[in-house]
Amino acid sequence: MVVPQERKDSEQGIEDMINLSDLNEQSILNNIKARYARELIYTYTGSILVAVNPYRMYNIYGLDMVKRYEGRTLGSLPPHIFAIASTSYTKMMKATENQVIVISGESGAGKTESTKLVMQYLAAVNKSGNNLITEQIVESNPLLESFGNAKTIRNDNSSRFGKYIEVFFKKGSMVGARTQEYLLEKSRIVNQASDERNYHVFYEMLDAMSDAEKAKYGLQPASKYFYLNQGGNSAIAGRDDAENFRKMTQAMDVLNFNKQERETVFRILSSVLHIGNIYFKEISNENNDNTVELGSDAEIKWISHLLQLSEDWLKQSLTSKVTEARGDRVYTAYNLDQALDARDAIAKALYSRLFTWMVEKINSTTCHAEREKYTSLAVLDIFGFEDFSVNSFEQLCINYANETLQYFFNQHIFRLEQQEYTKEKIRWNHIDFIDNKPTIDLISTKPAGILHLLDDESNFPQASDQSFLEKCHYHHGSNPLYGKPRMSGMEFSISHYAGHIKYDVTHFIEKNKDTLRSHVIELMCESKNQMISQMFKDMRDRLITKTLSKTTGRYITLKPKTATVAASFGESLLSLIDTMTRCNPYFIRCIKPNTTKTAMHFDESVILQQLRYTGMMETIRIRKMGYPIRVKFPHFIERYRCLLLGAKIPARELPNEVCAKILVTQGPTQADQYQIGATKDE
Ligand SMILES: Nc1ncnc2c1ncn2[C@@H]1O[C@H](COP(=O)(O)OP(=O)(O)OP(=O)(O)O)[C@@H](O)[C@H]1O
Repeated sequence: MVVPQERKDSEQGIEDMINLSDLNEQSILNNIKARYARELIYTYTGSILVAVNPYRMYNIYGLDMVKRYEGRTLGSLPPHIFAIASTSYTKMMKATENQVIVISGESGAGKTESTKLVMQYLAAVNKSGNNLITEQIVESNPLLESFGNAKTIRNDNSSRFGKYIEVFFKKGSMVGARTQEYLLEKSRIVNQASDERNYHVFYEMLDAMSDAEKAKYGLQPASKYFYLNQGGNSAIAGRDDAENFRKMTQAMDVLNFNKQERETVFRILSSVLHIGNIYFKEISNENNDNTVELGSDAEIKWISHLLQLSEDWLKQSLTSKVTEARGDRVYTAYNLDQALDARDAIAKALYSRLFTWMVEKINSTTCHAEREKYTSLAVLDIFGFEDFSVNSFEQLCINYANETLQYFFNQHIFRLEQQEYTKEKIRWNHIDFIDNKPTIDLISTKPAGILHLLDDESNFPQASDQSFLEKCHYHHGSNPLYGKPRMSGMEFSISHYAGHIKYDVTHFIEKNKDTLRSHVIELMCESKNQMISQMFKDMRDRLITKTLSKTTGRYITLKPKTATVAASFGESLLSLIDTMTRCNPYFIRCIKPNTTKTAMHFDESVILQQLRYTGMMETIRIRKMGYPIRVKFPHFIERYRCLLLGAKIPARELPNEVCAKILVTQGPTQADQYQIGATKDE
């Protein structure tokens, strides 16, 4: 039975499952709030799990709970993250269909913890028990956390990258896993805001290493490093850096890092710190231009020793730009700002290459090509929608990803609706949902999309943020989803599904390029350390196109098109969506209850905004466009038989016929307001 425009009376109820017929913002909020007050942090809305961060550990994730939820379908037990994990695991086993659990929410909402809980569940129910591969998959987490997480004002253990972890199963046993990383925050390596930290691994290393080890790498306490001391006091209450270092190195052992690889990892980390302490003195040359010279040689010596690089070449890369003109090398001295940028660029490149290498290394241990043919259960842990006081290039990429995931989510919900209508034999041709495809196209890397314009512009030598902005205004000025600033500010705005966001385009071009000058790449490729030189050779190979010259028969190098952040992010996003489209999805929406990390404190306004950002209100909208209220025949008869005004119901009459009789009493004008389905008779 499907009837629109009706309301149930239980709006103040605190059922496990928010009945979709009651859907409006306030009723969802009331229900979540009432449940949270009873320490029930999980709630379903339809098949979506809403998880409100308790900021306090409850004893609800033990082996007893794993057993309780194992093999049980969604809704048969109280809402729990294990119920989602169990349902998708069971479905994968039964239908041999790949699954994906999409976990989203803003920083501090609980995505990382939820991901760990799903992995913990899978490791526990996995048929092969505690084998090596399970251990390796589980151990990859502390390693990635040390290198990819940091303290921010929002979260003491904030993941500064997105990840997609696919776990492969053969007849219910874990046989492998592969992690894909997205958009590691590189600016953090060289700059941290007040009360924030650089990546955990630096502090862990300095806290745990013995004096002798530190001496080997030329290391001092964290407070001595510019890349570590900008945020102030580096300790985090309740976090034991030295202990985490031990966990991390233990993970390295389990994941087969050999001695030399470990050594190189610490050499790179130490070098990054030395790079940050390089300083310059401003000098005037004969033309009265301000140039620089290195303030001290000590850091240079350490870096070239640790990275096994030419000292002279390193000095040159830090103080001057090298260009090739008709076969000659031309050196142009940097001014102070340029030199500092060059220094920071080297540090960012070293760390981010190391991070990528680390993920590849983990994958090479946990994933072998032949395993990928088995069914998989994946978890996507991705940054939620962001709207800060100043939104920059990073927010545009993140919000673009969220917009794309929202589209995926809508499609799925829409498909589920469609299945339900088909099952119930309901005509549904009037259901048409407004999708967010136009917003995706506006931002996208497709021709004339904002990221495409940015890419094009980034390849112009004279490109500026201003010229990029003008192109955006020119192409999209009349698009209702796009906004120009009233004054001639350096910004544009976009109407997202979650709200209207302004983006400040300052530094867009530079952030998008994010490449090293080619002679710095060459410098790193020349390192005597094989692992380091290989990291940068891979980078160089991706940047440079070589072609065979017809006249000389020799390979010539074409001027590379800048490999931009937008282009590679756009590509990986498309491939992610492509993979996910072939999976059956489940959604977990993590909600942060307040902005002060206070345990069990429910701030309504903070939560309401997240309900919008997580796209849940969209689900409601889609539902409301069709027949949102579904009542089972017996319930309907019981409640509305009074409309038959005492008329007898013959015993042989089927429940759907009785319902039809009741509905007819409302007259022909109501006839297009309801339909009678096929199966809602139990
Ligand atoms: N289910 C939970 N039970 C208890 N505490 C939790 C739970 N989920 C999250 N927390 C607490 O909240 C903190 C932040 O959670 P988490 O790191 O998972 O957020 P996040 O959404 O991954 O944030 P970011 O995007 O910054 O990485 C955790 O360190 C933990 O203290």
